[in-house]
Amino acid sequence: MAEDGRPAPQEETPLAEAPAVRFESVSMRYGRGPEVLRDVSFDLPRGSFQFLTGPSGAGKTSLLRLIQLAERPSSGFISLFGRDTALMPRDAMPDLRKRIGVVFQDFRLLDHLTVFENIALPLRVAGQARRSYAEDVEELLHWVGLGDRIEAYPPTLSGGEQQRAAIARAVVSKPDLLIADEPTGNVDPAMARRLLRLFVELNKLGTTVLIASHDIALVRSLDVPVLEIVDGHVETTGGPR
Ligand SMILES: Nc1ncnc2c1ncn2[C@@H]1O[C@H](COP(=O)(O)OP(=O)(O)OP(=O)(O)O)[C@@H](O)[C@H]1O
Repeated sequence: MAEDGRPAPQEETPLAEAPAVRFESVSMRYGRGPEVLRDVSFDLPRGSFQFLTGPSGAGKTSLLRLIQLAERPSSGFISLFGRDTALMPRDAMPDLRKRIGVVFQDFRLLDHLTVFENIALPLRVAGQARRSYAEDVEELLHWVGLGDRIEAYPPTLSGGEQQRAAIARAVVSKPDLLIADEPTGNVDPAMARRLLRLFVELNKLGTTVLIASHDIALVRSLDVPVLEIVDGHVETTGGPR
């Protein structure tokens, strides 16, 4: 144990081998409210695929917001790719965020851009030329069933279509880490399985994946570890033995 109370092994883990995400005794509350998460510790090893479950209000979105650096823990330590987020300078955060693809529960598509432009945005921001990604973006849009909505604007899409566009945007740049908040909440079971296959394929390419879902059938369809939030604590179950 180091002087600041942090377990010593983290300091000894070389950056390249460090887990994509490490929570150490993390607690979190909103303002002066009750603790939503209490003494939560877990690792997402690089290249792993895990689900995050728990009933409505359990704290799934809150945990994902901590990983996105959108919230700070009230105590404990969070490291991303071996870097302690509390010690990280503010100007290092945008680069770190770029390594994380996020599927938000409320989609967050830009209404004034077409579906194609929304999905291509992370690539455009990364400085890629349109001709280098146009075909890939179209193929991805066909895969998520939006082949006929490429030039549509988000407000004209159904909830399920917006969700699929949000998923395409999160995976298009093959991020190091993908976190998805109820990514199949608005689609039918066949499309949910298809989207899950997309996440599995991305994971095979090396992306670490964490999917929050309370769809038990979906969670059980893969033999991967499940982080379950029970009463503010996180318990890990399942996965290959
Ligand atoms: N911005 C906020 N301010 C205050 N309390 C919040 C805020 N966001 C969430 N909470 C509270 O934190 C708790 C956990 O909410 P959270 O959204 O993380 O749960 P969840 O498991 O994602 O739920 P759901 O499955 O319904 O999306 C809830 O009691 C919720 O009311």
